Amino acid sequence: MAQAVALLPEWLPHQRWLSGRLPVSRVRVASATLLREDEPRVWHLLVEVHRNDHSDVYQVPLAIHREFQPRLEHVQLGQVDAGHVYDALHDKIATQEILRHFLDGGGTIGDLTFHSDAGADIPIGESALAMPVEQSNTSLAYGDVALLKVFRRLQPGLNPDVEVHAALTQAGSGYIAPLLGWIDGHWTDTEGGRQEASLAMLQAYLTTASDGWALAAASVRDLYAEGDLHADEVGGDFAAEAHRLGEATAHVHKAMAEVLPTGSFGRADLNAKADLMLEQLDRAVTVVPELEPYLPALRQQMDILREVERPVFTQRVHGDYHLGQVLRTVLGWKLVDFEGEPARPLAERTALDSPLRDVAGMLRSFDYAARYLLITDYDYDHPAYEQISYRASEWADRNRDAFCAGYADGGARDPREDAVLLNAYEIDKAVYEVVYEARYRPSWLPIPLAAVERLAHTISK
Ligand SMILES: Nc1ncnc2c1ncn2[C@@H]1O[C@H](COP(=O)(O)OP(=O)(O)O)[C@@H](O)[C@H]1O
Ligand SMILES: O=P(O)(O)O[C@H]1O[C@H](CO)[C@@H](O[C@H]2O[C@H](CO)[C@@H](O)[C@H](O)[C@H]2O)[C@H](O)[C@H]1O
Repeated sequence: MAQAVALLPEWLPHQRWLSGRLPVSRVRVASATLLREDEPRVWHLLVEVHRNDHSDVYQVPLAIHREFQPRLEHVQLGQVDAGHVYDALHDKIATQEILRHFLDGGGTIGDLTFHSDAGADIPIGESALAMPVEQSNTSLAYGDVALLKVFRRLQPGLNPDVEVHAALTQAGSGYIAPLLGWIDGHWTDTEGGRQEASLAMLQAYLTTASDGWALAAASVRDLYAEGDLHADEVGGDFAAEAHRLGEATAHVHKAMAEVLPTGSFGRADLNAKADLMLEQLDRAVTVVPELEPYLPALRQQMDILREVERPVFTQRVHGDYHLGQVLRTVLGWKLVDFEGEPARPLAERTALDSPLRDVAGMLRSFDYAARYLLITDYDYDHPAYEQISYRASEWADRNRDAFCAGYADGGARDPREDAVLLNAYEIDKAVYEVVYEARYRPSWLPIPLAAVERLAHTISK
């Protein structure tokens, strides 16, 4: 096993889920559980990954096969005396083994504890396919029955995705994929202390689902193809879906407010919120200096928060709400991924906040959907650029409005009535996006940067 661990410093930086791009200086095994003794051997590892002056704990299950496995070549770490080492989450024997431990309500093996509802539909024997787009985690689809989301970077504590799914499943919400089970684990930190965290979440697989991003993108493609028609005139108009999505969002917010804690922001909290946003802005400028020219106007927008009059209602929120986090099924829209923004600390991700934070996230996403094709498919000097850019703004405005109207029809306050707060949350999200794009997708950076420029001057004092 030590030889397999020695392969990690070279392999880890190539994984999409490893946050940041710093080289790995050292890897320490914080927990090792032998999940399967037979061939192939499956080790479940929690490793402390050191880079520069900080370290994070990551979950890295490994499968060691005596023989080379051509179908796993793309997820091979290398070769050691015991055989060939692969990322176990792409190995069907290993993933079947993981699922087996959920049977009969779960149980403990080594440092891992499996939990499941006695009556849960666990598709034992079904092979798993890793979802094609790996983001911060690795999700495994077992047939079209269950989805196991394996959290890669661990922060001690209950993962909000598990917590919120458990609460909404118990409340019988029809707008999420019900929770079937979860895995907890523990490890030893550098000082010898015991740490615990959620390792994975098993939930119902939503069949017939298309994600909101793909659906919105298809609508925008239609619009671009018809450069002289308005967004409401093209066949693929998205406004009715945006409206339904607004309604679904309001229903989920109401359910969360019923079964999870709520509160309110008074004067002091709004000041603290403004301070936090300003701190994040200052940190963002050090990563993306292009933000510099907008700083004075942005700071002014954040400061307006201090003048918001009435107490602001707060509750648990989604925290990283965008079109890629909503799935359209034949039974309507479903919300996924209640983990919050992966780069933020757990305490911030579980803190009570205004539901407008999620509304702002989705409004930003309509802007992204409207514009990303302009970035990927057109040059600035393309003859149709100006015209299409104008149409893109119309599409974004139309769908942002439809979403807000749907949100109000879902029984919540119309977000447009809280323009000052909403604008501050949109700025905060756009600043987060600027950093996210600079790190992971630099060619998309112009989308949130243009939004920052617009939003900086939306509300005047
Ligand atoms: N219950 C589900 N059924 C079917 N597909 C799902 C389900 N949950 C998530 N997905 C799909 O998997 C993708 C990744 O899931 P998500 O929870 O957002 O993981 P990550 O945090 O790694 O982005 C989603 O965009 C969605 O397309
Ligand atoms: O889905 P994740 O939890 O990993 O969220 C992260 O990645 C998202 C990108 O996929 C990022 O979202 C940004 O890009 C989206 C289009 O790809 C767009 O719809 C969103 O509005 C935009 O914020 C998200 O911010 C990040 O946390």
